[in-house]
Amino acid sequence: MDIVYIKELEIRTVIGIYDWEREIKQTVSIDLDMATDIRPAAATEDISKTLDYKAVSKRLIAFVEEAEFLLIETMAEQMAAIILSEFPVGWLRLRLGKPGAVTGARDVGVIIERGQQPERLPRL
Ligand SMILES: Nc1nc2c(c(=O)[nH]1)N=C([C@H](O)[C@@H](O)CO)CN2
Repeated sequence: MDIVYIKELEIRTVIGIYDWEREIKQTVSIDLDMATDIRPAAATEDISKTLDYKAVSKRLIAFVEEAEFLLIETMAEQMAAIILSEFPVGWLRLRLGKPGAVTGARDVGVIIERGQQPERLPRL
């Protein structure tokens, strides 16, 4: 299985359950591991034959900047659904953090895995 990844993508958005959180924008931080086959692109150096991490990042930025979720769970689930339905990704692991949300903790958040992980074939 090959992975295309995005690390510590930071986006400002309205997120949170408390009244004061509905009035401001906070930063969420995203790590994403996406299973895809990189071999066709490696053989041809053709960006159209792989998963374009810039295109994924731009799509997530556009979605999250406009969103106003209460829970990070909902945001994570919807981001995963977008990636799996709009990009050539069969499986993903998504970490969605809300740094600074808890005093004393550098970061808090959720990690989800969605989709079908490709089978690892035994080496002969
Ligand atoms: N599992 C979660 N716990 C909490 C969330 C959340 O989205 N998922 N949100 C909050 C508050 O919005 C908090 O971030 C404010 O500091 C609390 N717990």
